[in-house]
Amino acid sequence: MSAIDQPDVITLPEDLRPRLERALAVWLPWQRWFGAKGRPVSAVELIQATELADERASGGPLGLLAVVTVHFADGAETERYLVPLGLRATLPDSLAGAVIAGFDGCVLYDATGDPELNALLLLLIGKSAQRGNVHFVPELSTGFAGASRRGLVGRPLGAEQSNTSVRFGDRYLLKLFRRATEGVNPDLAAHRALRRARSRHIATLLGAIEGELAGEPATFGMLQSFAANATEGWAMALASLRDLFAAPDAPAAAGADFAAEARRLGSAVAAVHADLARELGSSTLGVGELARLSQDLLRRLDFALSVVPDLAPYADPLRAAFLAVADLPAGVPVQRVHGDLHLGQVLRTPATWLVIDFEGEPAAPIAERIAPQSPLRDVAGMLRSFDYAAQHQLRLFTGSAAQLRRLADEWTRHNRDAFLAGYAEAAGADPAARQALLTAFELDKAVYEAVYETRNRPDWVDIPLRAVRRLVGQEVVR
Ligand SMILES: Nc1ncnc2c1ncn2[C@@H]1O[C@H](COP(=O)(O)OP(=O)(O)O)[C@@H](O)[C@H]1O
Ligand SMILES: O=P(O)(O)O[C@H]1O[C@H](CO)[C@@H](O[C@H]2O[C@H](CO)[C@@H](O)[C@H](O)[C@H]2O)[C@H](O)[C@H]1O
Repeated sequence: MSAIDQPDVITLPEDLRPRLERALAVWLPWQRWFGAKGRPVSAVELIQATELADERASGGPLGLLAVVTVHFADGAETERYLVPLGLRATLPDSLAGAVIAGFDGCVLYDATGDPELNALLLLLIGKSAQRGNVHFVPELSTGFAGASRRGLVGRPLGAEQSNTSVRFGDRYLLKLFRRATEGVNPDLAAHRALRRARSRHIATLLGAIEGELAGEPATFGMLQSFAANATEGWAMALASLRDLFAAPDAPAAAGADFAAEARRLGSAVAAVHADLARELGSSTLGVGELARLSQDLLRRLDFALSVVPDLAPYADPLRAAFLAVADLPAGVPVQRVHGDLHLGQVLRTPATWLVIDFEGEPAAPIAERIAPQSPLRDVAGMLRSFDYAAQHQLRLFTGSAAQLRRLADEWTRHNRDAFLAGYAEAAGADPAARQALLTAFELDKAVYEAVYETRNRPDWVDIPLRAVRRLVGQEVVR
């Protein structure tokens, strides 16, 4: 039985459903959060559509929290997405960009752009409401349930994202998880654990939208406090590099020294790791598990080689680095980690660094993302990100002189060292002491990035490829 026939779940007129599914099949592949870019969609099937009405409200748009299964022309595995939909008789001009299709007398549109439906989601969380099998759950003792939401307008963040985050003024951020997967979303699970640990390095968790998929719990949304006056680490790093390139002879005077921030960031990441380990446990890898980790890295490499032919010249040294992991001494500590840490996943508030988005690598299955891993994976992710920032900024300076290229590398080294020093200081152990593992994780990340860029931003693929060349010792010839 499809969920659309379940009690409490809206039953669409039979003739509307196939038209709605056809319209979504055309619209979905163009959305930034659609993960299967470039794979022709053969059909979209609506498997859940929960009506979002507030019993006291009348009139206004019809809101549906829909889950769809996407089928592909190549017969490959299907994917499921959460798609909040709105239906109105007429659409205000402000929603013109959200239109999905017109049906007799009504317009179907992407509800995440509709402040009225966004306000409804917030209201339902505040009321601990249940609609169909969807539960709107406020976090206890945060005061959110009783807080006034008057005058707050919810609009999606414009950023390029894997999910859709709706900002309500300077107060709240509601993240709607686009990939509908069975299991509690790792982002929500990590935020719950870090809230229990009273971490000062996360935005306060205020609530969640939890549903059900194939009889399993599923997370549709997560509500957090909005970090006002915060700047993304990525933007700060680029500003530092811009200043460095503008005054190459006096970088410190130009405000280009990011090292103090990088050091504080290292300490913040170490504190988050310590809290995650305390709340969710930790263990160590034995000989057999190290062999499995090595096999896993090799498997990911084989997959990447099939997607990125430009990795082929480095296949042998990459394999050697990943094989060497099997020979490391047993006792490598593992625990729940962030899983996709980079400068775009950290926010500098006036008071501290916050770590966001604990979802892990969007392409990996949930079980893999929450499996205990070495915290060095996160360290490696951030090290890669310093290199990314420098190389990206360098490319914005057309025809960059050798001096700038040297400065970019120095900036990277300097900030990587500062991050590692801050981490070591707070963790009481130096990540660089496990250099072979750290390098293997950096290589694995660069290989993942090569796939990610090939699929999403082909112009950027040179950045991870250059890193692979460097890390395997085949220096870049300039
Ligand atoms: N609590 C927050 N306060 C302010 N801005 C935030 C907060 N959480 C996320 N952001 C902003 O939203 C963007 C997307 O958030 P993120 O969790 O990374 O979503 P996605 O999973 O879609 O990548 C971030 O890059 C950041 O700029
Ligand atoms: O933030 P997401 O969970 O969507 O992460 C994915 O996209 C990232 C790109 O935004 C990608 O990160 C890569 O690019 C960053 C700069 O844009 C850079 O700082 C990172 O070091 C680099 O890995 C991430 O890998 C991907 O999972």
